[in-house]
Amino acid sequence: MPGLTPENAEPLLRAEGLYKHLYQPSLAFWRARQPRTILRDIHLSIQPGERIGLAGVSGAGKTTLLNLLLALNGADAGSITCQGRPVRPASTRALRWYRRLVQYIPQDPASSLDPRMSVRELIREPLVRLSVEGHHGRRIDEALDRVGLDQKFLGYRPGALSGGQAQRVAIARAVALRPRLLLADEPLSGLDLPVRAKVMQLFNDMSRLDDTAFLIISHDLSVMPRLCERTLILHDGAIIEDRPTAALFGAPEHDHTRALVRAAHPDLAIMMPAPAANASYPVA
Ligand SMILES: Nc1ncnc2c1ncn2[C@@H]1O[C@H](COP(=O)(O)OP(=O)(O)OP(=O)(O)O)[C@@H](O)[C@H]1O
Repeated sequence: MPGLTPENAEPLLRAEGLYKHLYQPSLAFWRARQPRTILRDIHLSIQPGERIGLAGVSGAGKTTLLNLLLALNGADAGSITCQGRPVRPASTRALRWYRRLVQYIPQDPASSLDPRMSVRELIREPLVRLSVEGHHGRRIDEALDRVGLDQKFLGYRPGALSGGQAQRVAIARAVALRPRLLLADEPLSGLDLPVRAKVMQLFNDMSRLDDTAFLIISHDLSVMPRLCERTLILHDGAIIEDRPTAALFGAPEHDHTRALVRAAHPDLAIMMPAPAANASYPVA
C-alpha cells in the first residue's frame, strides 16, 4: 500500500463535478421553465496551507461557487467533502464542525460588521455561536495580535474604524476560530497600499506558519501573483484554467485568460518568468 504522500493524501477540501442551475420562469407560460446552467462540472481540491486564487469577470459564477463552498446553498449535482467528510447545507448544528474549519472573510467588511457591537463582541460572537470551548478572552487577544491591531481597539465600534482596521477585525473574527481554510472575497479591494501589504503579509504568514489554506476570490487578476501560488480562472460557469500562477501568467492557455492578464497589467505577461511544471510565484 502506498504511503500517504501529499499527492495521494485526502485534500482539506475537495469539490467534484459541481453543477448549479437556475430555473428561470419562461416568458411564454405554455413552455416549461428553462434551466440555465450557472456552474458546470467544477472540480477543485485545496491542500492545507495552499493559497489559491479564483478569478473571473463579473457574472462568471464566483459568488455562486463561493455559496456552495460555504454550504449556504446546495449543488444540483456533484459533491463537496472536507477532510473526507461530505459537506451539505443542513441544520446549523450539523454544520458546526465545518464552520469552524472553513471561515469566510466578506467583501467590504466595514458594512458587514454589526455597528452596535464592539470589536471584542464582534470577535467573540462566532466563538459563542459555534460553541468553541476554552478561554475566549485569550483567543480574542491572540486574534487581534495576529492581525496587528492594538488591544485598545477592543472597545471600539465599527464606525470608529478605518477601512483597513475594519478589514483586519473581519479577519480576526475568522482567525479566532483557528480555521483550516479561509475563503476571502475581494480581500484587498478598497484598501490603501500599506494596508494591502499588511493583509498580504498576514495571509502569507498564516499559510506558511499555521498551514492555513486560502481561496482568494477576485475579479482582478493582478492580486493573484502577489498572493496565490495557484490560480483558477472561472469563465461562464466553468474552470478553464487551474495552474501555478506564474505558469498561467507566463503562458495563458485561453484567449479569455490572456484578456484578463492584459487587463490586470499590460506588461505583466512579459514580466513573468517562463512557465515551469512546478513553478511557484514569490509572494511580495
Ligand atoms: N438569484 C439569481 N437570479 C438570477 N440570476 C442569477 C442569480 N444568482 C446568480 N445569477 C446569475 O448567475 C450568474 C453568476 O452570478 P454570480 O453572482 O455567481 O457571478 P460573479 O462572478 O460572482 O459576479 P460578480 O463578480 O459581479 O459578483 C450571473 O449571470 C448572474 O446573473
